Amino acid sequence: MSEENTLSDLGWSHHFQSQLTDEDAGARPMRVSEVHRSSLTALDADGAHFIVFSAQITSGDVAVGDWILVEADADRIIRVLDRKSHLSRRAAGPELREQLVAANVDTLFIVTSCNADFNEARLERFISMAFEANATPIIVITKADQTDDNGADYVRRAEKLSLGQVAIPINAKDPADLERLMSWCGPKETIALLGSSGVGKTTITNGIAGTSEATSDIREDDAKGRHTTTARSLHRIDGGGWLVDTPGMREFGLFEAADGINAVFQDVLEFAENCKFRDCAHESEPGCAVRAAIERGELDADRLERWRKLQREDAHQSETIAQSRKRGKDFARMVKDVKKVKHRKYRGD
Ligand SMILES: Nc1nc2c(ncn2[C@@H]2O[C@H](COP(=O)(O)OP(=O)(O)OP(=O)(O)O)[C@@H](O)[C@H]2O)c(=O)[nH]1
Ligand SMILES: [Zn+2]
Repeated sequence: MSEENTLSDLGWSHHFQSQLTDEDAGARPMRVSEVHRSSLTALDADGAHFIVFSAQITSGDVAVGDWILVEADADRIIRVLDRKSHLSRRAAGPELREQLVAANVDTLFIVTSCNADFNEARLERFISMAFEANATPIIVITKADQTDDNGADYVRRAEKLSLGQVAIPINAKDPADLERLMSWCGPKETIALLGSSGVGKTTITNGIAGTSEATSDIREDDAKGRHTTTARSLHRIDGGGWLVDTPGMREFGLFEAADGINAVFQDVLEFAENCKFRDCAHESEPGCAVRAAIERGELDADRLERWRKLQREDAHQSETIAQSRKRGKDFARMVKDVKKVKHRKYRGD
């Protein structure tokens, strides 16, 4: 199948084309389908290419879904093209570092079920992450077949979580229901699934990429010129689009998401604009428009609490990140100063 992929099939668009200059004549755009420690695999019209990282571009600089420019006559990366979106998480380890999880994802399917998994706070967090990443959040509510109203009540609750939020109830095991996700899965579209264990992500993946699962394995030549078959993190889906499915997607959490949180809680922020005090904490201050909205029944008191909690968490994390960056900078400055001193000594002034 890889032979049939044109760049356009792979999701190439004006956004990427417009980044090319005359100097890039002959360079080959490719889409990253797998990232390893010292190499990556990328697709273009010719199939899969195995590319070893250089000193300039390493595994931390690219994610599955990225578009890279590769030299005309050597499998060397020139640069990573600017992303339309990127999902990131906190890297493992004591340092608070950002780690890319996926790039150029258009739609993030946030999967939950018609049962105890359905949790407003968690969904608001996921929607914030999607907004922060610049991907469209669509809430997919599985196990609708296990309710009396085909999940209608859950849909109502989900759609209240963010302005214009779309929520789709499905039985993930029913192909006819999966059809309802297809408008986000068409050619050039890239999707990813996010949700807790057991909500049906694998069932959905098999349902929409099922027939392609075998064919999404790409043959590539190994060093001895033999064909080897490897599974990819970028799967072709039935609608013609692509699904990013990396292990990182499973543990992807909130990372510096203030803008995303603000986007989800736009309603609260709008009420807060009318508070008497600019720094109103919406506790017991006089003239608090947020509390007034709660009293009028226009805002859910629980939602205010959830907003506070998410904001606190994000603020705490951003602070820690700022501190560790400052420590890093201080260290870099110290190294530079030491070098200057050495340099001066060498010059003899
Ligand atoms: N009745 C019904 N069962 C479902 C539905 N979606 C998933 N299931 C079942 O729920 C179980 C868990 O589904 P999975 O697809 O494995 O869930 P997952 O999100 O991939 O779980 P992890 O792999 O642990 O992350 C399986 O037994 C599915 O058959 C649904 O819409 N309706
Ligand atoms: Zn207030």
